[in-house]
Amino acid sequence: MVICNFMSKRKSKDVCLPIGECLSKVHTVLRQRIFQHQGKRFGVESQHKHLVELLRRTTIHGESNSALIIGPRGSGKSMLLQDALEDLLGIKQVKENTLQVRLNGLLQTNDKIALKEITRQLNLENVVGDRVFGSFAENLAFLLEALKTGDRKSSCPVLFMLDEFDLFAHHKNQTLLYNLFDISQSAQTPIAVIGLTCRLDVMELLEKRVKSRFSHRQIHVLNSFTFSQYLEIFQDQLSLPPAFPDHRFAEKWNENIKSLTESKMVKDVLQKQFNATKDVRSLQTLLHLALCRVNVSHPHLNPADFLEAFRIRNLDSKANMLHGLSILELCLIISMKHLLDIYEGEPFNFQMVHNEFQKFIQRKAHSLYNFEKPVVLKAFEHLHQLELIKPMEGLTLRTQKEYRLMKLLLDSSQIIEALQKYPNCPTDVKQWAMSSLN
Ligand SMILES: Nc1ncnc2c1ncn2[C@@H]1O[C@H](COP(=O)(O)OP(=O)(O)OP(=O)(O)O)[C@@H](O)[C@H]1O
Repeated sequence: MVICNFMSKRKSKDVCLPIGECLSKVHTVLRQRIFQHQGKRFGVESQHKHLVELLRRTTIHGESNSALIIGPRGSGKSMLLQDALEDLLGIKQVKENTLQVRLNGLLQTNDKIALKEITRQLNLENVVGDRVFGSFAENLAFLLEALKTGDRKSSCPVLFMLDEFDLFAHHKNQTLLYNLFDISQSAQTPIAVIGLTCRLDVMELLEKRVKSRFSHRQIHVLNSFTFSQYLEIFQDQLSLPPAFPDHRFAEKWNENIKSLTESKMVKDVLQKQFNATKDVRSLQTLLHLALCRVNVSHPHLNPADFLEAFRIRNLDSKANMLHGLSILELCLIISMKHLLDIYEGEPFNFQMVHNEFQKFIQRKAHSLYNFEKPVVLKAFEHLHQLELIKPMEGLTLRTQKEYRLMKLLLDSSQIIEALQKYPNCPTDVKQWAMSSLN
């Protein structure tokens, strides 16, 4: 028996899959991790403990509770809740007894829809039937009553999870929130109301009577990683698990990931990303872009993949748009750039841009760019449509088009960079753009 076990272990370790199959498994495993919260959690242990304890009190001891998980986008609020639930659902009593209701402020846009959804998720559509209720509270109380299996102690605990919690505060009279918090305060069915939000000022949104029924428990998640933790997350997200079928491939892959973590080029890219934003979701997007470059002819990630991923992620869409402009439009942009240099960033109008452009044409003494004024105005309006320029706020629309003050939404480095890449850009236009003027 022991020998048999040993043999089967060896066998599973020695599986050698064709490279194509291995890579398709790599993509599956890593994408699942990236998109379905299947990685390790970092830096939120105390919050995790707090939440598990809170939910345990409801699910095991029948105590009602309410709490808010607050943190910026992508900071792991959903992950925290999901992990805490998974921990608790490992307990048999909780798994068999607890009911979950998940609502999202983006989907349940008013309390009527929310109540319908609660009824659906609690499988109480048949119980409610065609019954007509006098008020929202009566309806919700009826739903919770229906869950009681006898005396109060044996009621099923219900976990209400409200994603985008702040949006529920915009519902008329905050009836849903009021009733949920009200039940969580009284000795009725044990419920836990957990709200997830990225608004730090969420408490300000609650009406007085709702606020007074909330427990004021707040769990904050902030992306307060150090760079070395960030590198750890990088390595963790990309490493293959021990259960990967082709053990030898997984070992090689993981060794490569480890060496990437130490590579200067990768570290530089990650440092730039870290400086811009520490949130794990942005890191995951970067990793996913790099991962997309892995294929049979390029089976292992290399530092250049991350460089390219970073470049794609940070593509300047405005500068990109410049490549598609006509020469006339490009000339207008250059005129604006010069005007900005002359008047130190002051706004300009079409007439000024046109004059600047005329000066260039006269200097060059050729008619190649000699367009009629209405044509130039059309080009100017097109730049406005593309949002490369923007009218100054607070000005009335009554001002004549040619004299309306505008702002340029590009800086000179973007213009110069775009000019370098502009296909077949005439040399005199380029020189004109570079000249620091007049
Ligand atoms: N501390 C962390 N450790 C490991 N992974 C994390 C951490 N924080 C976030 N993540 C990962 O980042 C991704 C986004 O997290 P999550 O969806 O939980 O964020 P969220 O705060 O709920 O975002 P939103 O406000 O948009 O709903 C998930 O894949 C999650 O696994």
